[in-house]
Amino acid sequence: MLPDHTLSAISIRGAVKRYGAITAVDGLDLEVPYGVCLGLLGPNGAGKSTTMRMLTAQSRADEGEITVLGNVLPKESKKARALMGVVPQQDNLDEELTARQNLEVFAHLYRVPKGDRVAAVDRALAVAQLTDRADTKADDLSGGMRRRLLIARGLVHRPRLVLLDEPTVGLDPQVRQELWSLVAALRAEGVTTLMSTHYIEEAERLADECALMSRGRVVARGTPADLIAEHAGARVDEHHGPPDRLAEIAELARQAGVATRRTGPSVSVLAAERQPESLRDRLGPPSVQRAASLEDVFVVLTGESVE
Ligand SMILES: Nc1ncnc2c1ncn2[C@@H]1O[C@H](COP(=O)(O)OP(=O)(O)OP(=O)(O)O)[C@@H](O)[C@H]1O
Repeated sequence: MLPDHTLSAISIRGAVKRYGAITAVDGLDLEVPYGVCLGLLGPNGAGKSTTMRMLTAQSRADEGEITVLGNVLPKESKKARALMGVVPQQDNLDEELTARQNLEVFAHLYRVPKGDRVAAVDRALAVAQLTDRADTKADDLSGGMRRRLLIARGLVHRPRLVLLDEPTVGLDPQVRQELWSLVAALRAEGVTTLMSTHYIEEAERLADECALMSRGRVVARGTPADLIAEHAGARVDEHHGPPDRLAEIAELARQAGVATRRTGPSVSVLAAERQPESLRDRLGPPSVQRAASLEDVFVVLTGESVE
């Protein structure tokens, strides 16, 4: 059956991308409905950037079907690219140009009508809170300002769909907060957003829904609350103890079919409210009880630790 273009801004069916012996994307299915901010969450190497590159047609899928804003890739990639805003992971601003000039170049590339360009650039500067730095060369802007300018550049033509590839990777907490407000504003405007990230908190705060990616495919999808309820339950019991005891706890839980994860010097029993009475008795009282989190889901489903 063909994807329903009227419902999804992005539709990926059975996408595969190989690099020699490495299969970076391995049968990926992903639908992004209009108006949704979807967080594509996954550990390093899960295939998030490759997915982004396929969507921008910088990379061509070996198999599968990809449709962006009703345009079938790769055939209609030019049309698709003109309609979406792309914010790359790598800062590729033109350092010799001012903030305003960087935006003007893209307003031109994105074919914003000549008479509308000044207003479009002013608006993008305002969104990125860079109006008073409009005439500063990109080279002289701080790291946070450059990031905001990169985002503004992807928004200059008011796209209906924005792709953000790891928007805050490597940034300090304050700058990250500033960018989060920018993404939250996009979401409030109803712009469809696909944001890849390996920061759990970023996905949890900004995304309406998260797709958890591991080894080239989506292993779970839902709102953060639903993902937590389904895969980590309501409560987590943390048991502290010497290494031997921790190994024993993990093994007892495994035998009882209960998921656990290592949390530093402790073992966490997920969905602790659902553990059988017999296991509870054998484990004894936990050192700490806490609410389950998206981080628990991430670790359990991807087998990776988090930063
Ligand atoms: N151009 C390439 N040539 C060879 N292998 C590649 C290429 N691009 C990606 N890969 C491999 O494909 C896999 C997925 O990489 P990808 O960059 O898509 O993951 P990611 O989820 O974006 O991770 P990160 O957060 O580290 O960017 C990795 O094993 C990576 O080494």
